[in-house]
Amino acid sequence: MTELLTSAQMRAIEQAVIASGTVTGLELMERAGHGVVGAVFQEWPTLAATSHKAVVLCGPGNNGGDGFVIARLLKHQGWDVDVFLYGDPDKLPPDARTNYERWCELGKVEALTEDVIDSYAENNPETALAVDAIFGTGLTRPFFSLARVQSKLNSWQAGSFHGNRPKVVSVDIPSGICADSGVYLGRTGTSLDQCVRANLTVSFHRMKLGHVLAQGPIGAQKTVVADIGLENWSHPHIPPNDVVKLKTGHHLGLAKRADSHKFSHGHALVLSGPAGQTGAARLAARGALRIGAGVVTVGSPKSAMLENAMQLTAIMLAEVDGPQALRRALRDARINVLCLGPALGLDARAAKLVEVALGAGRRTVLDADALTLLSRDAGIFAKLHANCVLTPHVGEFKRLFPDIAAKLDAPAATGPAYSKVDATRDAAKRAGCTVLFKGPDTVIASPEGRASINASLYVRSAPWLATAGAGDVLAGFITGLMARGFAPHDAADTAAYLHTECALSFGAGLIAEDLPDALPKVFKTLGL
Ligand SMILES: NC(=O)C1=CN([C@@H]2O[C@H](COP(=O)(O)OP(=O)(O)OC[C@H]3O[C@@H](n4cnc5c(N)ncnc54)[C@H](O)[C@@H]3O)[C@@H](O)[C@H]2O)[C@@H](O)CC1
Ligand SMILES: Nc1ncnc2c1ncn2[C@@H]1O[C@H](COP(=O)(O)OP(=O)(O)O)[C@@H](O)[C@H]1O
Ligand SMILES: [K+]
Repeated sequence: MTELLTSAQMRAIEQAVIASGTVTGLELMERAGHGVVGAVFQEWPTLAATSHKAVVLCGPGNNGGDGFVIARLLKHQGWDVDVFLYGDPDKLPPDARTNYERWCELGKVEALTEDVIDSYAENNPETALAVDAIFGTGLTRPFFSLARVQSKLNSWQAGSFHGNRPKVVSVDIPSGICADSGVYLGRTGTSLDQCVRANLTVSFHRMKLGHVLAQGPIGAQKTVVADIGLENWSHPHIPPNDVVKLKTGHHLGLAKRADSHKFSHGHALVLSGPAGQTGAARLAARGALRIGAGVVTVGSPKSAMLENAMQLTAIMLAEVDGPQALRRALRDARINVLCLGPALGLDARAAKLVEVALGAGRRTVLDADALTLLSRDAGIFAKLHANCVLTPHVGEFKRLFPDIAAKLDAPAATGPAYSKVDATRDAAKRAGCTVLFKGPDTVIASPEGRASINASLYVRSAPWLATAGAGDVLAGFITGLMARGFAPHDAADTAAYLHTECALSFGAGLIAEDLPDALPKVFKTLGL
């Protein structure tokens, strides 16, 4: 796990460290500038080998201040550097102003206006590096006056000016992206093309939420984090649940004890749909078994018993034709987890099964059709309890929480914009259980506010997961981990992490059936 910070949290940490007298704001800015230059040279060693030409675009706050440091450091290395500033130098905050003045001893500063890039790109085809230091974590509203600068910078990078393609590095976050939500703060109806699209983004101390949510990763392309010496920070003023965690492969707690037996790892019951709709439940069941549940049973309607029997071996099969049969099955106290939804159906029988399952109070994963049933019946929704996990994709989320989804979809006029983390937290609070909101930026939240993200982004980009049945397997992974004793939130975020790892391990050509069977290799790489 690593932390993802909001702008306010980052500011609070910075201010606490400055107030402690350990370091000054000016020193932090200097380290930030060094961090960016170091990251650029590491990314493009040819730029480190000899001096080149750079243009640095500075904004009116401390992000611009970082830009002046970068300009100075490059100049000291023999680079030819041009600097533009958006705004009035007299209004720069103190540290940025100091670095502006330091730069002024080395070179001039021109005004950054809408049309600068056109003429600059025409006249300076040898430019190797463009530094976007216009706005960072302080962006609070859409900026219209520079919209053309951003889109022109993107065209330049794409080779529209005589084929010259400077590398674009964004300082902290691409200008235009809200650091708390990843939402592009643009004019209503404007496209993401107008946010700066960097080749490399260099953030400081920790990634911000905006680097992994919404459009943030599209603008950032690749994000690295520069250490600016805040490592031993303490933040007693930030409640732990307020800090969003990014799931990583460390300490997943997946090892099994040598002295355990199959029932030490739980018994999961996955309910199947009727004949002709049974594959999804089997995918979930296989996921649950592979991830380590001791016993997995598919509960099948009478009509589908033969169909299921023909395709199940290690997974057991029991007839669960309706609510009465489910009540009977649940007399077996060893069944510690239920999974309902994958192709369950939307009829009265399915609705009754969901109701009975929730009434049992056991750990329960609700996916697919079960989510649609919950959205149709407030009475069933009210039966959700803290041992449940809901796993909606965006369409299911809209059906379940239409007002929250509308708030998330509304064009953002001010920052910090309402984020997918805010939306998932609100949904979890309303449902009274853990919610896993799917996507490349999968957010997991629980009613008390705890939130984590599994990012299938950057080097973990896994677009082959967008395949039918992948969600059923994820539901099975969560089910299996809960059978093993993982608490709902831990099961959901660990499952989401492993789901992406399986997709990455298998690679292109992935279909849902491949996901459970990729687990052994993933476990091996995790040292199990
Ligand atoms: N917090 C930290 O620990 C550190 C921050 N540093 C840098 O400081 C940055 C944050 O600095 P600031 O808080 O000054 O914020 P920014 O530099 O991101 O921008 C804030 C300025 O832009 C103005 N502004 C915001 N939206 C605007 C709009 N739509 N149109 C016109 N003006 C707009 C604000 O009024 C303010 O003057 C970080 O992104 C990072 O680059 C670094 O120097 C290192 C340490
Ligand atoms: N572009 C993408 N990159 C990474 N993961 C994705 C992408 N698209 C979908 N996924 C993941 O794939 C799974 C698809 O689930 P879902 O939409 O429920 O599919 P199904 O219902 O067909 O099983 C989810 O875990 C989701 O987060
Ligand atoms: K920036």
